[in-house]
Amino acid sequence: MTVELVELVKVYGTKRVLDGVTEKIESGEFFVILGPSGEGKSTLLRIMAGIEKPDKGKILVDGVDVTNKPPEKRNVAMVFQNYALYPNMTVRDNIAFPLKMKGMKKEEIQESVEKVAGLLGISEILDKKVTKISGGQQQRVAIARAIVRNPSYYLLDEPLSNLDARMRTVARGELKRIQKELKGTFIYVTHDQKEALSLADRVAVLHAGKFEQVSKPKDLYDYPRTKWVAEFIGDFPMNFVPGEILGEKAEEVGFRPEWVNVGKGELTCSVESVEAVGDSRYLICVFKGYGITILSEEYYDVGDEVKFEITQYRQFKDGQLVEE
Ligand SMILES: Nc1ncnc2c1ncn2[C@@H]1O[C@H](COP(=O)(O)OP(=O)(O)OP(=O)(O)O)[C@@H](O)[C@H]1O
Repeated sequence: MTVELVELVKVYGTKRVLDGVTEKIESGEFFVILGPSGEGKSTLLRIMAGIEKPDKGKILVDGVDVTNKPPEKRNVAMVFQNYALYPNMTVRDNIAFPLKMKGMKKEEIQESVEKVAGLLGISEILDKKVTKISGGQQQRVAIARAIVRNPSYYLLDEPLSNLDARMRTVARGELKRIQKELKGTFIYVTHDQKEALSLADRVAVLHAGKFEQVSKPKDLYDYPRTKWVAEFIGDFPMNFVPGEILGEKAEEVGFRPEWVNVGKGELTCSVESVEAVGDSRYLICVFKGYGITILSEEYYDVGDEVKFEITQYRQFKDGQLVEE
């Protein structure tokens, strides 16, 4: 189902947390909302769930206005950071719970539970107590419980943040597979850009109460629409220097650390510090008085002068990408 956000505004005290969020999320899309802590991601998700009301604006699900509907009338699945499973129940009873609440028949419940457990690879542990299974398994049970009702759309708020780094990578892959199998509309909140860029069909960057950019992951990285996004996305921020020092007309020129050839070209910078990653290293340098970071496969040390050339760049004016 499509989920359409129309000019959503939410104010807490004097803080305008959401200031006109508008976007149409397509049916079957994996849509990730990315932003630093405190930008209002969870607030937006709570509004989509119906737990919170917006001060202004609307939410349409398949064209129907659900803004004033409570969560139980929205047929929405929610998975949050802390799974809040019922500790005294088995995995089976946890997953069955929402169906029992709906008054579904026992046999039907059984069938749905088995099916969803198969999808999530937890059939073997259905009769275990949830306190006796691992964190990763608990997270799958929480997802199973959320999806068993066959909801119209799915809201996930950092559901993998309690897992360790390796488990998180595995769980991401599984989540993506499940989403594809269900053909579900997944709306997923995270502050982790790696997670966003690897899961999303489209990423929406929430900043200052608005979606500052909504794009495919690759476009977000290659064509950040504002300087803020360019600096927020990436292991290191995009480098910015005035166009004139490169002989360009542009007000500002932006280039990523890997958009350079190191060891050739006319430009030089001096190395201030070095950060090694795998078999490459980030050289944090000063270039004509500006701090830049460039990625090098060769070894350089602090104080070295490094030759480089820029292989691609973007032009910016007043903090905005200049479309070429
Ligand atoms: N019920 C509330 N009453 C008052 N202020 C609130 C309430 N809920 C959230 N806020 C404030 O709104 C802002 C956005 O909070 P929110 O939890 O939505 O951000 P977030 O982007 O999800 O952050 P995080 O990634 O840390 O969870 C914060 O400044 C927060 O303190």
